[in-house]
Amino acid sequence: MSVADSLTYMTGFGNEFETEALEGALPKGQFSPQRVKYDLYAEQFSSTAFTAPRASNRRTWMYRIRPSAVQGNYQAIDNGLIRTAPITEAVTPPDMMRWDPIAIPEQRTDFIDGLITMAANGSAASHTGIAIHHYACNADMEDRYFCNADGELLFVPQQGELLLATECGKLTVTAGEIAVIPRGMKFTVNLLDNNARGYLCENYGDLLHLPERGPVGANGYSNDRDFQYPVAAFEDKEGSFELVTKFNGNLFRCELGHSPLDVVAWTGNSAPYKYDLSRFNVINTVSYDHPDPSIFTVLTSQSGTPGVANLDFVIFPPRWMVAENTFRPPWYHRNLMSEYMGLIEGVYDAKEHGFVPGGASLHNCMSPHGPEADVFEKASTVELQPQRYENTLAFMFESRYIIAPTAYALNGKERQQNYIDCWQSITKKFNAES
Ligand SMILES: O=C(O)Cc1cc(O)ccc1O
Ligand SMILES: [Fe+2]
Repeated sequence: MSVADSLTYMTGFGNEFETEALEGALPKGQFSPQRVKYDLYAEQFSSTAFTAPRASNRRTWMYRIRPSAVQGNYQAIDNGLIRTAPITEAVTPPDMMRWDPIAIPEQRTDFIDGLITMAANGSAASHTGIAIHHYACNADMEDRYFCNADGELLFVPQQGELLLATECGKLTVTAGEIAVIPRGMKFTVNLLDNNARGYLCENYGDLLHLPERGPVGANGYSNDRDFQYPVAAFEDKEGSFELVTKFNGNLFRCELGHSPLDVVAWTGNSAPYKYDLSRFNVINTVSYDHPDPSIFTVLTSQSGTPGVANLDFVIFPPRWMVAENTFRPPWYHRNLMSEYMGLIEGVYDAKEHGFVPGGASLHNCMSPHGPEADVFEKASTVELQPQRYENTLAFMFESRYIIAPTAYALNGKERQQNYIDCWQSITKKFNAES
């Protein structure tokens, strides 16, 4: 039986869960009794302000072998290629940009060492915006744990299955699935395949939640019941461990004499979760025209302005395309919102060449983009039949704030300096007589 098959989950987005790895470890009828069964320590983990409205409030009570405060002092360590907003090391050009995938490293590289920040916006210190990292690694995190105080982490694997062991329990995530780990939650990443590559979006802003459905009604898009949460699982391990914490843009390490994944029971609604993107209930036109890609939003982090996201996580999944008398690929466009895209599998309908699995593109605020020349030719002349888009999965991190690439993204070897050429052979077809 695979590790993925051996794990059990609780379901329902943002539910108030209760889970205990030892019978009776969860206090009944109160959160903080004078003494907790098994002599556990009670600790509240707050992912929103204490006073956040009930509907958006998220917190979890953990019952653990030691409180989290039992740790060493921090020392700063090298940030490697991890960067945090605001990005000030390079000027952000308005150019359309595209990147090849980052190669799987040859030397031993764990998940933390394999992180490369491509872009960021807003400000981690003021809890706005996002960072977009790519990861490529070939080793488990051995005797070290990670904790990110700067934001929640959205994992979008492209290759290789990950085992995320967290304070709340274990979950696996592989290509075609996503996982989210709350801000400040400690975890390790182990590889269930020889290596792994993917995308990691760090959300400094409001927590990700499910978008409204409007007139679509009570079902559809991403359904609450398909989000999976781990059950409590704890390590009672003493030894010499390291906790790496990202705080306000810098990495720090401290010593731990025990595993911090020592939560025997927990109750609450702030916990890691996973979602299989093939569960997304695609809703699209059955008449004409190409709707806005907001129909494909899986998760959204709101900004203070209604309908204008700090981050929308949008997918372009396998689906039927039936639009009549319609230019079916994405239209040519310019957008207030900035668009960072990645590809998990197959070919994306606007770009048949150069946008490859593990790669990425960035079309910032108002930067023009759309189908490459060949795609336009085909899509504007083909005889339209109902057609199934198969074996394809692209996604977009869309944000109201300009997405600033890092110096690595701008100057690194993965940057495709000739990306603009994909539109250069578009010809004038205008004929005033036709
Ligand atoms: O630019 C892109 O490829 C993403 C995108 C897809 C789409 O179907 C409509 C608009 C849009 O920005
Ligand atoms: Fe776009």
